[in-house]
Amino acid sequence: MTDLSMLWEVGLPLAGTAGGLGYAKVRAPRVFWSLVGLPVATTRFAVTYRSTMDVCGLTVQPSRFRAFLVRNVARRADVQPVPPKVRRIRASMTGLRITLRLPAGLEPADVMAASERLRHAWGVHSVNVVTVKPGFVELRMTGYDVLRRVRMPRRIVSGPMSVPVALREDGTAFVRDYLKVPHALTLGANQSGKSMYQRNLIAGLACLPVALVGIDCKRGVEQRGYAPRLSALATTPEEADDLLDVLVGEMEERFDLLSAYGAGDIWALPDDVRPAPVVVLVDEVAELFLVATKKDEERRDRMVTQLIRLGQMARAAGIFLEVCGQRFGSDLGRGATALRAQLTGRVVHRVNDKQTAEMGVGDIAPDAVVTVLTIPPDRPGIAVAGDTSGGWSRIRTPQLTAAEAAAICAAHAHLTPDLPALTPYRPAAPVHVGVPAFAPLVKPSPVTP
Ligand SMILES: Nc1ncnc2c1ncn2[C@@H]1O[C@H](COP(=O)(O)OP(=O)(O)OP(=O)(O)O)[C@@H](O)[C@H]1O
Repeated sequence: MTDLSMLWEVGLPLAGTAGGLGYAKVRAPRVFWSLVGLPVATTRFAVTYRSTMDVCGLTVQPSRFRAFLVRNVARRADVQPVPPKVRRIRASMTGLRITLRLPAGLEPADVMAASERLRHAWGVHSVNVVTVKPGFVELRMTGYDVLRRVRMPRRIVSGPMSVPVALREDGTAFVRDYLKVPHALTLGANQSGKSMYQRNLIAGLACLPVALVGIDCKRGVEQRGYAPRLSALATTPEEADDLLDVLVGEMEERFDLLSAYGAGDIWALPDDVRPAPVVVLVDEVAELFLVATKKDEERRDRMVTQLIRLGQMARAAGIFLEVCGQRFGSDLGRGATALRAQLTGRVVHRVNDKQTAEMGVGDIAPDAVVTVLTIPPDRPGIAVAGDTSGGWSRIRTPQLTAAEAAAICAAHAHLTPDLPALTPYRPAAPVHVGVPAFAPLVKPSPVTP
């Protein structure tokens, strides 16, 4: 009887705690990680560090001086191989970050190659290896799948032209920094999460003092909601053609200004004369390439030439391209690959075929092609982001509805810079704002060129 009541008194709370932890592991992985995962992983790391590095081939023979000290000062006969020195351990709500000083003979690529083995050895969800400075690498471990339910980190490095758009799988923010990577291409099949990515980007850009120019030849269905914050919007190939001419004209005027001040780019100009940076958002780029008649073909060639010119030169003038589409290859037409080469930032969501994955990341990070092809269809929003540095990572955007993005744009309408060249292309506000969803939609008034 006593045994039974003991079992009841001890067993019940234990079962409750185990059940609670099991629930937390699935429903609140951050809490589970902080309470259980972190102490376990830290202890495992501390206890097994040397042996793990040894079996993973991440140790080197000690220097002769060190071997001499071990034998003659420490009086030990066996001279052990040396692992990288642990310089810093930082815990976070998503994982652990460990800075290692590499001994002579090891390079970051050795640690990167062993990341999968380290992940299994320490029982964490992922291990990403990042070079922080010559001779130092950071092991970024995550305790759970942070891309399952995206929560952006609280502290994010900011800059005059940087927008945190998504979460990387190592728990850090993926920041779109236009000063580092001026032009970018976003690719993805239907329902892969391109619009969600664009929404997060526009919502971030809306809060910066930049001019936003939309080119959405699907009659503006994606971008008209952002009208209050757009300096210009083109919703047909004809309007896009005019608008691109205006943007190239604006770029040339800015070059005259730079030349007058002897400045290399607009950031080197005095504050009072610096023109506002412009981000050109092209939605569904294939629409610009479609041709039905000879006249369309001429217009297409002109538009592509203007886009290539912007891609080649507009960075210094503070004009940046953000192009989005389902595919972007030579099959679109003349100039497509030349334009793609200018768009060095790449974000590739799930695609339908290997060829599209290669179009997206094959030229900048060939080893990322396989990762693009393994993005599961039931995980929209997951993408591979890379740039010409060869570095890439899996990312996922936080969820943001079109209404929320539109509300952010409306709230920041006062930040829309006054660019006289673009004034004739300012879009009319969408008619459905503030109107119940069941109200019949009135055709919006056309953009006055
Ligand atoms: N990061 C994300 N997290 C969760 N759900 C997402 C994410 N991104 C997209 N989705 C969901 O996936 C679906 C498709 O997303 P989205 O409209 O952005 O795709 P798309 O590539 O623009 O599609 P289409 O080309 O057909 O317009 C939507 O229901 C959206 O809510």
